[in-house]
Amino acid sequence: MAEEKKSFFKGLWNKIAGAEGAEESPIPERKAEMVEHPVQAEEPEEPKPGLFERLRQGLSKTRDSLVGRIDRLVLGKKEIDADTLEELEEILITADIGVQTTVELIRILEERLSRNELNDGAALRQTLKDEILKRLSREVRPLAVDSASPFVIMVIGVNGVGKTTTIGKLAARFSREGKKVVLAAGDTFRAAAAEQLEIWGERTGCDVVRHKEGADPSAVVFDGIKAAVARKADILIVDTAGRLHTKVNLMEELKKVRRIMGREIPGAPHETLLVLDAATGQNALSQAKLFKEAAEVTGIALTKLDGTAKGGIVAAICNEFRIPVRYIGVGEGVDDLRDFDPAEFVDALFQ
Ligand SMILES: Nc1nc2c(ncn2[C@@H]2O[C@H](COP(=O)(O)OP(=O)(O)OP(=O)(O)O)[C@@H](O)[C@H]2O)c(=O)[nH]1
Repeated sequence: MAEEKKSFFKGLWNKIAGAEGAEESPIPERKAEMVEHPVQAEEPEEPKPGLFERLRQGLSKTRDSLVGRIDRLVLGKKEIDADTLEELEEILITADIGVQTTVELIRILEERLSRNELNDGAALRQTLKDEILKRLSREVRPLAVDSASPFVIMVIGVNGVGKTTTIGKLAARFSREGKKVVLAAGDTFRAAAAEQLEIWGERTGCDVVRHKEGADPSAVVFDGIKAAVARKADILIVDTAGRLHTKVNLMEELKKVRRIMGREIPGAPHETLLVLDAATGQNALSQAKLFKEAAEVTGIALTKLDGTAKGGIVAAICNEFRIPVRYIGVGEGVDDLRDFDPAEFVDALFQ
């Protein structure tokens, strides 16, 4: 079993880290580029649906796959029996609530049933809602970005999960709050990554520190820190690679980047934010396990909750990892990165 687990993680690791055996590229000459972007005036906004309604719309697929099916199973039922719970178990598993969390929930419902406390479908629905909320609320802590200056956020995660977009959305939000933000393009492996960050810098009026493609990420981070300190920035957000072609282990690189940050600013990074794509379901859990072991993850941003039926994964992440979900992504728009509010989330699912 232990061997099986090891080889599973090794396989997953290889997938995440990219092909093994490629040559490590020499560290190119250090050449920092600091691109300054003036803060731009905000364009007048069109009337939009309320925030709660947008969250509801974003979660519509998960609501259908989870609560819609639960409702079809239990509502109107005058009596709950073991068969109902068995069917419910299947719904929870297929909605990506996770095996461990599903087992816990079903056990609680069985106990209530044996004590005659689950008289009908409505009672079961309410119990389930309360118990899911309890699990989502285990580790709720918004980011306290005012606790350091500059507050350093290191953003990690595999390619394509929405790291750069999340950084852009965070930069937009912090800038709107009147904070000075510097972005550091630490993903020097993927050519387009720095360009993408650059576009977000332009959009949000944040300065971007970048080097040439293939540069040493630690050098970018070093220059990012220097720039953030020199410009008295409130927040430095550092993008990192999600994949490498070198023999250098990705996790080792993340550790190295961390060390540089801690050496230059004691206590940094103040947040190591792991970005996970909700649409990958159980795979997001495997990534969380891996990164948690290697990178001292202190918070999670769960993206792409819109457009997926696998949103139940939030419950698995909150319940099985003691890492706070700080943000959820429910769309591509700049306002679609939300603070994770368990009560609002559960209401948006169950209403
Ligand atoms: N629908 C939706 N799309 C999102 C969300 N977050 C990110 N995306 C999209 O996901 C795609 C990938 O996002 P990126 O930010 O480029 O992902 P990344 O992790 O930085 O990827 P690399 O730069 O390749 O490492 C983009 O098309 C984003 O617009 C979200 O919450 N909802």
